[in-house]
Amino acid sequence: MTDDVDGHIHDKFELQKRLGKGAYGIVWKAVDKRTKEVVALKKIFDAFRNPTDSQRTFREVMFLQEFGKHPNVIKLYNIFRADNDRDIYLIFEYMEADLHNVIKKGTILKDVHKQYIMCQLFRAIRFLHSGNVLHRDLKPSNVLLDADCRVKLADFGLARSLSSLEDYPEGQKMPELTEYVATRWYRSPEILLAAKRYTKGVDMWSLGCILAEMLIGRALFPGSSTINQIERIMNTISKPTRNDITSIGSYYAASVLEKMPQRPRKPLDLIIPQASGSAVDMIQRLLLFAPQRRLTVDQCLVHPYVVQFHNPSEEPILQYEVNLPLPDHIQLTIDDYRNRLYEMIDEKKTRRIQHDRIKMENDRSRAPIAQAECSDTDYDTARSLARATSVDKNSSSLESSSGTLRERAQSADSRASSKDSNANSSYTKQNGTFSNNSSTKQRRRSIERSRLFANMKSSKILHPHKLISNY
Ligand SMILES: Nc1ncnc2c1ncn2[C@@H]1O[C@H](COP(=O)(O)OP(=O)(O)OP(=O)(O)O)[C@@H](O)[C@H]1O
Repeated sequence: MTDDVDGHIHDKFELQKRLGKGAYGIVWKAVDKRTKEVVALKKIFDAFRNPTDSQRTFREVMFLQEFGKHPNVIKLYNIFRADNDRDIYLIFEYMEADLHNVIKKGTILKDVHKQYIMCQLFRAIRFLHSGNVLHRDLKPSNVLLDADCRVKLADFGLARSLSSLEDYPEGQKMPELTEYVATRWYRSPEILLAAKRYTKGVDMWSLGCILAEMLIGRALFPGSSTINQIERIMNTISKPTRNDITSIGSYYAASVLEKMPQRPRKPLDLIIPQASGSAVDMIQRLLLFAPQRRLTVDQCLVHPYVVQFHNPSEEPILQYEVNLPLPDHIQLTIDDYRNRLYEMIDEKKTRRIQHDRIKMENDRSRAPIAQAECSDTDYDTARSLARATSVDKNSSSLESSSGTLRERAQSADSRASSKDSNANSSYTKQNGTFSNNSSTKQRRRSIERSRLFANMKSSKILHPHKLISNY
């Protein structure tokens, strides 16, 4: 991996500092020289090294485009080709920190932050799962945070549409399972035990591990090998029944688990003695051996641990299944993926040129102030689109979810006193906006809510920027 960045990227962006390095690329904080906006620039190295990496790059971009509409998913602003046709550059909205680093600092997150982070993660995963897509690589370093404790989920390189997994011919092992490279510590038992199929439960497991990590300040199951990972899990979670074990559809599960050395159990409430009952309860219900018995994301959102932040109008879903524009259950050639991505970049450029032309024509008849507000990069377009997604006066919008924690607290307080605030928003493909379908689902109110917001008035959360300035 080299830190070098192509000249045409240097022409557009001023690189300020390296933010992180993952298995596939390096991420920098950068400034768009034209708009002066701070962005995150990710260079994916050898994005098209082989068909598997090419498919991963393709999926990452496609899923980001689809899910970036959600306020808790990172927005991909732009894509650039590299001169060598092997790397690729992605331009994202910038976030101040990732959860892994925040947890490592130890004292930044208070209980209310942890609850708010989990609630936002559930919202993001609800959105993905409603489109029948699994993230498959949920871990603290893929959870980005800003100073207001807002969460944006990142890294969609391993995301998969469930229907494409279901399409795989019966009796044949899905290639993805052998290529599954998600970080071991957050992998569910069915993945570790090589189940033939898996479900949304894999993400729910990882969410349980993330919550536990926030509470104890270190990874819950830091396994050193697959077997060690399974051992650590089995020593802590509730003992699965025989049915639970057979339900995951793994040839090896029963024999691996039987041969496992018997060690003294260390249950969750001993590992996290300082956590509240509702936090431990949520982890216990997420870290169940049988995926079908784990909490679903909808159940999580009304769980006592996060219910004070639950607000159906800020929890949109997709009304359609997300499928990629290329068949996902067959691996195509490197060129298929690269060409499709390049076509997309070219389409974006064409759209930008058309946008410029329309703008120039409109400018002739516009007042100077309107001209000043009109911008022409995809980045600006993406931002103004997000603004334009505001919907009718009763429903949620992308913008409405971006208030500070203080605003959220205030609006939640006022909503709590309003009887008809139980709308359920969804995203429709036709008009590309979030809308209220006025589901009559009763909004849960908790006695904790008023106490929580009363406490918040005297806590650091009223100065949310402090969250990261300590960091
Ligand atoms: N938009 C962003 N704003 C700020 N920091 C970011 C952003 N995106 C990524 N990062 C930082 O860069 C790190 C690596 O990013 P990312 O997970 O996308 O890379 P990757 O190579 O796909 O990683 P992995 O090895 O986890 O698959 C993140 O953990 C985070 O610290």
